[in-house]
Amino acid sequence: MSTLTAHGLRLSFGDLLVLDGVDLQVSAGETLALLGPSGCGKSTLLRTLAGFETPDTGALTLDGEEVRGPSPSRGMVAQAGTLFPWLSVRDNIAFGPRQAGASDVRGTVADLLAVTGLSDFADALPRQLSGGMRQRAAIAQVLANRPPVLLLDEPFGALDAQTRLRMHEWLRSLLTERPTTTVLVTHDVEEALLLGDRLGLISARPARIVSERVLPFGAARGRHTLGDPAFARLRAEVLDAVLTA
Ligand SMILES: Nc1ncnc2c1ncn2[C@@H]1O[C@H](COP(=O)(O)OP(=O)(O)OP(=O)(O)O)[C@@H](O)[C@H]1O
Repeated sequence: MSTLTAHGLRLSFGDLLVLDGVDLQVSAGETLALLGPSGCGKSTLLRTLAGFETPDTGALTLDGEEVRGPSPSRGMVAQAGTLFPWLSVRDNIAFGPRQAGASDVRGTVADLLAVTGLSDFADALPRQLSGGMRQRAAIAQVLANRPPVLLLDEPFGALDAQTRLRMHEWLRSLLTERPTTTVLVTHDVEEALLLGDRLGLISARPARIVSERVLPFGAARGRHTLGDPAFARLRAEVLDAVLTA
């Protein structure tokens, strides 16, 4: 587990300013949910945290050490998942550790198949899985590298509402079992409130973090939290803030 800090990240694509001085800090084991309107620069911010984009100015540190460029220390799950279509679930999960030179990956793979509920589908190809299973496999593939930081870019955006809620509960219990410093970007208010320990609101492009708050719903949050009047109040308040951002 590590602390990830970004200071003054600014990034343009040509004349288009996308990140306008983003500051954030995610403590060890904490999940920071970043919520922002479509097109505000969420994916660009996450890709910058992953090292796939180089900011024009600003710095990124992991436990106080400056980091540049992509590295297994910051595992990213993209919107559409990142599974190799020609590899089985087992080989997709084993891919990273094998690349890193691990000789025996069976224990790691068996463990991740179990925690993601995919043991019976170890030999299936990604196209033989449901959407939710594919995203669980994509998360397992990244976790196999034991990244101190997990970066999630709307990982459940393509799923139907019920599956998404199941996946939220699954991810919460996974992160409780294996605390990992996590940044999740989403435009889904419910997802941000259920998954985040802390919530950051991103402005319309160019992206800045305009407010932050600690979320009060406790470690055991899940579908029962949706009926909590405090949840409904905060959802309405946050939705209003996003719509007027
Ligand atoms: N590689 C690129 N080259 C040029 N422009 C880009 C590039 N990547 C993103 N952009 C632009 O940057 C802006 C922010 O895009 P980004 O994908 O980060 O937004 P987003 O908040 O993740 O959007 P959504 O919620 O719709 O996925 C958009 O205007 C997009 O066109």
